[in-house]
Amino acid sequence: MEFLPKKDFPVNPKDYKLYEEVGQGVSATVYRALCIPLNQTVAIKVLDLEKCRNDLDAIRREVQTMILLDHPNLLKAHCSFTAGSSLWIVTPYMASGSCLHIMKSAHPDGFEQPVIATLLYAVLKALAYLHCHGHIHRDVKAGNILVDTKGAVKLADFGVSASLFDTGHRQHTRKTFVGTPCWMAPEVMQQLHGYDFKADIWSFGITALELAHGHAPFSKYPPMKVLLMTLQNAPPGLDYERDKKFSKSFKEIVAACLVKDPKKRPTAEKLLNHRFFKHVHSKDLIAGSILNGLSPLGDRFRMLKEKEAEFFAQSESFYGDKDHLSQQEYIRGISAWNFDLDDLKRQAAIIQDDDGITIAENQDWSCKQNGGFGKSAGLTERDPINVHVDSFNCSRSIWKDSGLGEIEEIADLSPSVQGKKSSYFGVDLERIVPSSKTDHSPSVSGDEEGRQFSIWILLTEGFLKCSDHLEHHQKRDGSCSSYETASDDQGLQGRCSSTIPYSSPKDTPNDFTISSVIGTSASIIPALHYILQKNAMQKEETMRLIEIVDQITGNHTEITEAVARNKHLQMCTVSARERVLESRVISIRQRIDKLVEELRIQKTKNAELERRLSALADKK
Ligand SMILES: Nc1ncnc2c1ncn2[C@@H]1O[C@H](COP(=O)(O)OP(=O)(O)OP(=O)(O)O)[C@@H](O)[C@H]1O
Repeated sequence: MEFLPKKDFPVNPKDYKLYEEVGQGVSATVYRALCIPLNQTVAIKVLDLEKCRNDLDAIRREVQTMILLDHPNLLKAHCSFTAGSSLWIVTPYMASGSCLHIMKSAHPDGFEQPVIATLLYAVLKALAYLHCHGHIHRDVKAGNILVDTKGAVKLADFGVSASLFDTGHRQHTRKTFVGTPCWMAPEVMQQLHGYDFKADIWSFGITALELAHGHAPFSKYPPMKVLLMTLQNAPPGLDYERDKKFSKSFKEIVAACLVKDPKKRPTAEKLLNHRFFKHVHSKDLIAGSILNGLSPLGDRFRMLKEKEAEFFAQSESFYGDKDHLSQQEYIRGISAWNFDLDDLKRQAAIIQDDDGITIAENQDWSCKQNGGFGKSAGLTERDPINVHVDSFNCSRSIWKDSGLGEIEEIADLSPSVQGKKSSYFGVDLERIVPSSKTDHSPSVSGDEEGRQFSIWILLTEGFLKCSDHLEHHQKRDGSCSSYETASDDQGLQGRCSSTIPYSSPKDTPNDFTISSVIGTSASIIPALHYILQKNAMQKEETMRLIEIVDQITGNHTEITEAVARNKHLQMCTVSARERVLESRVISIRQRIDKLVEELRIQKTKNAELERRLSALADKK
């Protein structure tokens, strides 16, 4: 895993001398170091590959990206190489550390606006560059904005942690997803349709608030609460009263970024032209203000670590053993906090809805604002998304039948592919028009472990609920075919058929495949006949079984009464049929009798005629 450096940075650990620790992530520790042959101070991020053992290729790709991307506001990697079971990534040393560390050490209530504007402008330029090269940072936050002693600003950690831990130990189950909750965009939490670079714009807005207040909104709440608040509440923002010291343009830009609908957030490129950045200062402002009087990074880091250790020791009894590690990571602002949905469900069960969300940041002020981005920024778009804790019960998709032919997807928490449309087992659900006029039960539901679902498919003249027993073509690989939907955008003309992975037999009452054709009603008549037939047979069988059980147990239950009633009905039906047949038999008999009589008369006539003929012959 070695990448040749542009300059002559050696790729041998022996050529570096590690000094003190200056930062820590979940799987990485960052050291100040000396590159001996070049006599240059560098930072070395040491990643424990055993902790992120799953996808070395992804790490390799990300490091390569880190080396190839080249922008003054992005922390570039000089080179990388393995040392034992660790990966070393050599980067420029940013001696003042991260904005988070600077705030924690000397600016607990955040920075002044000119400093914030200067920092944010640098971050935005880095984001515009990343986005234009097809990258999403996914972890924009003050902890990843690094500053050197001259006030130069660089965005760090782009992509590496996200991809490392997407496949690494922190995402070890399907019910886990990663990210830093306070900075995470709602669409990343929901994972309905995947997410794109606009997720970075949300995180950028949260980072702006973090730099303004010294902490991210909701940071004092546990992760579960942060998720719920982000999804349910109006987006956070700067408050008119509390944030008087900040300009209108600052409030505007934050509001523009923190719009729940990602499509309505401006691009990084567009944000660069916002009037908030009209008076951006040079890096000297940073050097001459926030960096003044700061002790060396290593010392600050050590002190912060000690403080944190003290705090965690005190809080251990409060959080308990199991939650302790996650809570530590969370409080330290480390990325990729592990969201275990089972834990979340448990937490959700005890969280009251009204437990004191008093944050002024939640207030919707945007409608009072004008100028800046105007309509295109969607400043009045503040409707909270009503996603409930129940959504977590289902790790993929939960659907609700809103009646009248509409199904709304509520939440999908599965790890999803970026940019993908909502789909279920490879079937594009958006192409199905599900509905039921008589049944308002959930029409489509899913569960990773045991998927039971039924799909209502719109047919030409009504709705057919396709359930089990329709053409079952289970394949050897456990998938079933075929599900046909009208498709005009899948690169195929006309119909397109997709394969649905077979559901877990332990949860499905019957083997089943959904096979339906959206087309003429004639094409479903055989299927309807089949269902009818099968239904009648099952009914008979069930009644027979109930009778047997009834005989064995001697019980006379309501069911058996119903069976008896049913039997009586059946007998009535039978005798009615018999009567019809009987009458037919009688009428046939009568007709036979009549014919027999006619035959007898004819025979008599015939005999008479024969007798006369023979008499005549005798006379001759
Ligand atoms: N080049 C550098 N110069 C100085 N300090 C650095 C440098 N790189 C990282 N750090 C410090 O180390 C900390 C952790 O580094 P980094 O964010 O790269 O690790 P990580 O494991 O990805 O962490 P996280 O989980 O928070 O994203 C940073 O917050 C920063 O304070």
